[in-house]
Amino acid sequence: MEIESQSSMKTNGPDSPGELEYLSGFGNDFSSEAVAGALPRGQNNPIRCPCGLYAEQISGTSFTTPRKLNQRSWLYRIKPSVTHEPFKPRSPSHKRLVSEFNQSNSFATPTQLRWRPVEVPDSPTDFIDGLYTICGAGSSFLRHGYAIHMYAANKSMENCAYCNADGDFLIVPQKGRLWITTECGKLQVSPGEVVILPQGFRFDISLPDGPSLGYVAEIFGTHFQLPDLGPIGANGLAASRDFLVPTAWYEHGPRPGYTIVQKFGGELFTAAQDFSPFNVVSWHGNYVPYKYDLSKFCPFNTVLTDHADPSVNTVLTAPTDKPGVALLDFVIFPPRWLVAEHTFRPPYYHRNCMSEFMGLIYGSYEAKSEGFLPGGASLHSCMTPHGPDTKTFEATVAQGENAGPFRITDTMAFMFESCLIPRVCPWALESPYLDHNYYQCWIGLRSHFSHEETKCKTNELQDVDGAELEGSHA
Ligand SMILES: O=C(O)Cc1cc(O)ccc1O
Ligand SMILES: [Fe+2]
Repeated sequence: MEIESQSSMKTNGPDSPGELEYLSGFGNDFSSEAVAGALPRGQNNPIRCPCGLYAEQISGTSFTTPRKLNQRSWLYRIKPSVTHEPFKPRSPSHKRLVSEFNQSNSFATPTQLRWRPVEVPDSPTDFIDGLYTICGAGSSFLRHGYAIHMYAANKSMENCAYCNADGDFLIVPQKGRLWITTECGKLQVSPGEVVILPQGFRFDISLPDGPSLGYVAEIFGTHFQLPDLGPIGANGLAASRDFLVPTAWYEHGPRPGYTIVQKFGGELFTAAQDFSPFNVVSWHGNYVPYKYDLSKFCPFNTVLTDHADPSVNTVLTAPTDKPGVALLDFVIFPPRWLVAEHTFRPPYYHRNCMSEFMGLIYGSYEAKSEGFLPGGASLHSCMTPHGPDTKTFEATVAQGENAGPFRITDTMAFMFESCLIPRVCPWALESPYLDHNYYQCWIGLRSHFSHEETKCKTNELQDVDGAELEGSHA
């Protein structure tokens, strides 16, 4: 079977995924053509498009969404997406995907939860089958909520494309690269980078390194934005120009037995067609897939005292209608200098009205001396207390005032933080990777209280545990 790709007549873009070219910017009005002149000039849908292409719009916001939030793109393709057989429920179905969280499919729990990294599956599993929901809130049908998934895959998708009608995927690979073909072109995503595949775009994921593991946040009813910078000013955190968008790439020719797998309401449906959906020769618009390299992040933090709230490390935010209240913030804890004086530098002990799901891409995390491993995860829901484990607390206090400026290296943890309280899926709670002893990492925290304050030196921990006097001021 001959597949004609743009390589025979390209005007831009790569021949092989190793040399991908990208457009740069966040929220720009982009345009790209794989064949010179394939993009209609001056209008979106002429009677006859250049090269005999069909014009097709993909809307990521309602038609009447205010201009500054409106997202749509025009795709010029060899055949329109509608040319497929009817959708049918996929067989076998996928039982571990949830997009509407309620008592019938998930549990409420305030318990601190932590999972060890999962292993690569031993049977052939592509991204579609390897994706499973951990927790979430709200509903894809009601267009408000999110789901947090993880994936463990060991094989490339074959002769099929995935399309998520429910929401936008933010994929955080932890192990193994992802080579992603989308209707806008190709993206090559390595661990340490993240990729956003907005609602409705068809995509194919290949695994050039074999097995791949990672995390996925899915948001319903909104899209990611860059956070406001407030007093930080016009620069800092994630810069618009570091977001990379694919350039047009297409394939042309028969693809017998090709399947579109559509995630719709958390269920999978399939539709057969005899051609590739990656048949877009040119496109323009501001509704696009994109990737971002986390090492480009420009962190801001305290330069004198105290521990800043983690919002200072927000890469992307999916807003709710309430100012400053996120449906889902994507926050990272990257390598950086710690310089604060007479300050407990690791994360503080806290309870948060927001809920916090965390993952670790590589290295170790500053609040946990052990047990939170690359590929693992934790969940601290609304008002569930958490913070540094006993060893981290004791080591930090033992070091006392002697800690000079220190570069924290070899670490990339992240957090999905939401105002909606997640319900947890049964398979996540029954998972053999669930760490039932997680709570013990804090149990050893002893009382060091002394009411004779002048004797209480910060770097000399006094163990007054066991004293009947505890809590008594007599
Ligand atoms: O819980 C966590 O580890 C995430 C976190 C980090 C931090 O530096 C401050 C608050 C917070 O929730
Ligand atoms: Fe936290």
